Amino acid sequence: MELVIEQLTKTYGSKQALNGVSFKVGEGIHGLLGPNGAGKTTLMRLLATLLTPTSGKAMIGGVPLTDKAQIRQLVGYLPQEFAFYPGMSVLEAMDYLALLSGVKGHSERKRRIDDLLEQVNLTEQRRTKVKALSGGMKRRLGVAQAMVHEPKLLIVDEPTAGLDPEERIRFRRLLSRFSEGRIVLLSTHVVEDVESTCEQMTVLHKGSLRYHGRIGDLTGAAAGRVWTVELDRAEWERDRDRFPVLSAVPEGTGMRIRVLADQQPYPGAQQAIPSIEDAYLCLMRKEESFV
Ligand SMILES: Nc1ncnc2c1ncn2[C@@H]1O[C@H](COP(=O)(O)OP(=O)(O)OP(=O)(O)O)[C@@H](O)[C@H]1O
Repeated sequence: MELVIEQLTKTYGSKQALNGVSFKVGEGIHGLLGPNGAGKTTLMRLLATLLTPTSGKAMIGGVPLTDKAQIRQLVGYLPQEFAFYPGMSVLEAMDYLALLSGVKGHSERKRRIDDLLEQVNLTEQRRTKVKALSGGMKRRLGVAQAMVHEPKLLIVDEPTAGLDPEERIRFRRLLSRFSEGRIVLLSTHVVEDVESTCEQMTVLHKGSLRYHGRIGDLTGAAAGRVWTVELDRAEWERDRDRFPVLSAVPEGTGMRIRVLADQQPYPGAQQAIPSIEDAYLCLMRKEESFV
């Protein structure tokens, strides 16, 4: 199972939202990151056949995007804002959505829905009306509906938004289990989601591909550029804009800061092991390709 994207481009009028993006993804969970307006939603909507590319192509398991009927069987999509049928119960909504996704046979639908509701921890709420669910429960129902036709490519947009920490962990486990033999494309602003579930990631910036590869290679490329140092408050106030600041935490009477710099920025500053977040910020500051 492979997702192959070749020179995919999408323009809205004169706005180029995606600009000749090419990459390949194999089975497993793959992170999709990028600042606001990077083109992530456009890419996901293209793959879900909700938009048509201006040029370029993509294939999912060898099936081209132009074969919409077959692609819809292969793809499950959880958009950021998902409008359910508020007056239906959880069971009714799932059954209806499973039917729309082409899951035939009442007993087969029942088996899959019971299993999924158990996995997303909504069995107790199966008779609850969708409008009475909490935000986190709606997200969980959203992912259950995206999985119900057992898609080969599952696209999830900010799936952990609004989930509490325990739900987040549960959710990541669910995605990991589901990704066996499939591709999960996980778009998120939560770097921790990527860190704990993905081996590889793609970063978009202003419609172009900024990074595609292993997370370890990205953090490796930031090695030697992340420094920590303790400054007193006056120094910190004076120097705030001197180096790109990754974090600043009050410590005693001073500030412990983490900055990006090619050379030691202050006497006594120590090199730190870059986190994904550091590496991502480092990448965003580079104008050209990073690694
Ligand atoms: N229907 C549209 N018409 C015109 N411009 C659009 C349309 N949809 C998106 N855009 C523009 O295309 C660019 C990419 O938008 P997109 O929603 O794909 O980004 P994103 O990475 O998903 O951002 P976010 O993280 O904020 O959701 C942005 O500049 C956006 O303003």
